[in-house]
Amino acid sequence: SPVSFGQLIPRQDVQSPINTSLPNVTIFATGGTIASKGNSNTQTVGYQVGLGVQDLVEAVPEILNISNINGYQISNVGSGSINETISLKLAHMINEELAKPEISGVVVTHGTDTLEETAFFLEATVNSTKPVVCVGAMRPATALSADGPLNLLQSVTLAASPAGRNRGIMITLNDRIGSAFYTTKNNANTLDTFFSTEAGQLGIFINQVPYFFFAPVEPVGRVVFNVTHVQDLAQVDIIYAHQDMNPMLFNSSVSSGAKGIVLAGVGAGGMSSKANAAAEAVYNATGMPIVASHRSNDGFVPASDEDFTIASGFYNPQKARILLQLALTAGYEYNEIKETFAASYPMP
Ligand SMILES: NC(=O)C[C@H](N)C(=O)O
Repeated sequence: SPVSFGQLIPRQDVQSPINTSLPNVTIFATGGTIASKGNSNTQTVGYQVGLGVQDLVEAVPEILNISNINGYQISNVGSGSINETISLKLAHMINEELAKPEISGVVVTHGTDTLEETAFFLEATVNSTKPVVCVGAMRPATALSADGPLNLLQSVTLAASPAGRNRGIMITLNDRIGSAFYTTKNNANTLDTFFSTEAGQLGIFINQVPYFFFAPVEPVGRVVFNVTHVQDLAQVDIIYAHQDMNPMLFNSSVSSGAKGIVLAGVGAGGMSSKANAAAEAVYNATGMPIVASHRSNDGFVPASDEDFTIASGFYNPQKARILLQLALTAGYEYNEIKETFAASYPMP
């Protein structure tokens, strides 16, 4: 049964007697489909979150042949309900955990809907060369051919593996190893929903062994913020562009406390001329950063000298929002924010 949130589940409780010849991996569980139960083995929508970290580990006893496991239950929610309190707690606890010499790596179990946001948040706040692997599932634990158990086994394998070092935060699902910087959920329902943008996958699991296509690499422009003493983040809203969009959304966002705005723009960061005029008026009145990203699944928004917006470059709206929150919280000035975004696409 789930323990209270943030509580350590000691090794003996997850039936993992310490085997000193094995590496040590810590699992931080947050909820999601990987921790969900349906009413029957054919139910793959409308199921409920309800399994704790202990249940997840007990479902895959083979994990304990690979690694000693400690577990922390951080939350137990669908990932649409993950918030900055949870992601800051994860960042704080993961930094502390990875600083312990005996820990090889960590796994975060998470719903897939917003997994890329938490993974990117960790990419920008965890300072360690050790592997951090974020994993989810598309079918609940009770379903026929549930994908969670093998995904979990692979994620622990990777977190325990020296091959997983110096690769930033990784996302594993459906045999693939992706970089948190570039991986995005692409389909609301299918097992192969996570794939990386043009930047490509990092590697693949073959017979549960992680194989990397590249030597350790860092995404260009990666910034790591120190959030040790941060308890809350600056409010940044995302405004979704579409035909006939409401230009007043920019003003509403400001009056509800936003310190920055990300536009999920049409094409490469666009919006209607009326919305553009309203956004520019907000920028002129407040000086707040408005970052133009794209509503298309993949793409790039180039910088323009004439524009009042900051180009998101390769960051999609949800990742641009996290980067902007962190930059604002760290007290970055407008130009530093602009440079932080531009650092991901250095001009030749
Ligand atoms: N596949 C999933 O994990 C979806 C689930 N709704 C979530 O918590 O994000």
